[in-house]
Amino acid sequence: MLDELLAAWIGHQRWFGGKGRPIDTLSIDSDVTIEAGDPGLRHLIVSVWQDGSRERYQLLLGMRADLPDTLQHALIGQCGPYAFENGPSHPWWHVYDAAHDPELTHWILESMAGDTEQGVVRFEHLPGVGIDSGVRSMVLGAEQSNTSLVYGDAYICKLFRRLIPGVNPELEIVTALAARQAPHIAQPYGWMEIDLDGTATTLAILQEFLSNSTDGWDLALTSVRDLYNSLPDVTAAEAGGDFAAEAARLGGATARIHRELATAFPTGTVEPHEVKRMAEGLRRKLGRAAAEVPELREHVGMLEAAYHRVEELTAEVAVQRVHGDYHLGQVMRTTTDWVVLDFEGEPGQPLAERRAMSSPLRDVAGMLRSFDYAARHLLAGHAEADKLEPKADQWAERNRAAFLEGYVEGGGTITAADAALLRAFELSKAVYEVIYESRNRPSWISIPLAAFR
Ligand SMILES: Nc1ncnc2c1ncn2[C@@H]1O[C@H](COP(=O)(O)OP(=O)(O)O)[C@@H](O)[C@H]1O
Ligand SMILES: O=P(O)(O)O[C@H]1O[C@H](CO)[C@@H](O[C@H]2O[C@H](CO)[C@@H](O)[C@H](O)[C@H]2O)[C@H](O)[C@H]1O
Repeated sequence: MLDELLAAWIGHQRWFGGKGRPIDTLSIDSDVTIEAGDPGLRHLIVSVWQDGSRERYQLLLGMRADLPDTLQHALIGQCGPYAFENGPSHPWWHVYDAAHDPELTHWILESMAGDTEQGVVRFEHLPGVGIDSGVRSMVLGAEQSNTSLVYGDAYICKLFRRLIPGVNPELEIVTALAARQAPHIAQPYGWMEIDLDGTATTLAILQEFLSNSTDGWDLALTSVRDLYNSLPDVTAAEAGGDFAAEAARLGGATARIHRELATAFPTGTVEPHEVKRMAEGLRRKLGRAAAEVPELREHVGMLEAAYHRVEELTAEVAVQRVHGDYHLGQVMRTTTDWVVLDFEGEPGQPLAERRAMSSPLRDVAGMLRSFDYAARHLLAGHAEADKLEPKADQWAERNRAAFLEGYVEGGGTITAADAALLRAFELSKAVYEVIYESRNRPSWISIPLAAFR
């Protein structure tokens, strides 16, 4: 049975949110044939039930009577008999993850180019944009919470795997910023959507692929490695691969993005008496996190104290749409400048929270944490970790300061009164990261935990 095959496979996928917990049942909510052939392409929405709660996922299934060696790694299993309506029928089919089959993924481009409706799935493109469906795709290696298909060096199509009813904030934000011709974004071209619970829900976004570019995480690590490999008395400023000028430029780009978001979407202020509620929100998250991850418990007192300082603030806090999950892996250095990706907010948070106005300092805090991550992640398991730790601290300090300077020079606002808020946001981000790492990369958990020291 297809549902049983999928239930056995889905739990092992990188993008599956419920890893480590048994799946009670998997049911197929919709099953649309996009291409009736051999190979054939089906689009499925499935509901996965775990501990009484339900999550929905999007799957693209390829169907072939014979599976070539090049697609064996994508095999889900064999099922049959199955007959496509007006298409081939075989007693046995190989069912596999069609994201890996360029003979099938071109249907996504073709359907977007034609603004086609396939059953309940709608494909759209932005007015005035031409889509060339002749380019072959491959799955991007860095598959994380979603699956990205790169078509030649022209497009990247991000398939959202876990679905939350509503327009994805990434699509909402990049289309609004592109309409303003804002810099520092990847141009959007098209999208896929479906109605879930009566709400139009984004399934995928097609964007410009930034070829000849590197993400900020890789660039930062090159710089950190360079410093680690330098002579003991060489400082972060003196090392050949110094990153500070790039960190400052990134700060400037961040300020510009915040300005564009404040112009394209509503803005507001949180009055001092309401700031208490912000602190309560941080506390609630801490409570949930400490219940899940025991290593956090010894830091709760210090964290509570930092959140309490936010409650004592007497100035109002400016709020607007923000990125929401800002880190070095979300920014790409092209040949000309930094481009910001993935305005989706923190995966796992409710959509309303991800779309809510917040202080732009949350993004600043996210990137500051990322400099800490880059400085420390090579230390885990390193034979000379103790000797290198001062260098890691120095690298983080230098690049955090450069980023903040660039942000302020670029027009971003950080006042002395913001210090308590920025610190609370940074600590709260580290709490989120402790959970993220304990669920996804347990060997990395020491990185965010180090922030509390
Ligand atoms: N428009 C793009 N051009 C080039 N590479 C991209 C683009 N969008 C994403 N990437 C690459 O994909 C990686 C993951 O993208 P991201 O949008 O952050 O997905 P996820 O939400 O799954 O982490 C990025 O770090 C980057 O390397
Ligand atoms: O990129 P995503 O939207 O999937 O974000 C999630 O995964 C990120 C890891 O890939 C995680 O980021 C954390 O690790 C990064 C290094 O890999 C580091 O640069 C970030 O500062 C750190 O938060 C992110 O938190 C999570 O939401």
